[in-house]
Amino acid sequence: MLFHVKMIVRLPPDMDPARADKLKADEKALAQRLMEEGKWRHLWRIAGEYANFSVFDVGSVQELHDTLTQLPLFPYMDIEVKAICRHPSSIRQDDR
Ligand SMILES: O=C(O)CC1=CCC(=O)O1
Repeated sequence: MLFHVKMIVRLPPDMDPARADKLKADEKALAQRLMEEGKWRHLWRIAGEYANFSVFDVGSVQELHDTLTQLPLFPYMDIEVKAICRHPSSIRQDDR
């Protein structure tokens, strides 16, 4: 199942910089592991914002929920989810 996910990161301005750096490093490590596993298919920075558009490919809504809530930055993100599916006009063979 494919999901389009928008994540807006809202770290508190007074957060200890070392704590923020650790959260970002842990987020990156988990994101890259999920990408290697094929579960986090796309990760795009939204230009001019501390936010991203992502596409997740997971087995269920529950798996998506569990994945998102385990992200280190989850407590500091606003997240919007939309279910998506293949467009009949797409020429991308890996769209499913
Ligand atoms: O910077 C972001 O948009 C949040 C994030 C998601 C994966 C990652 O490494 O950072």
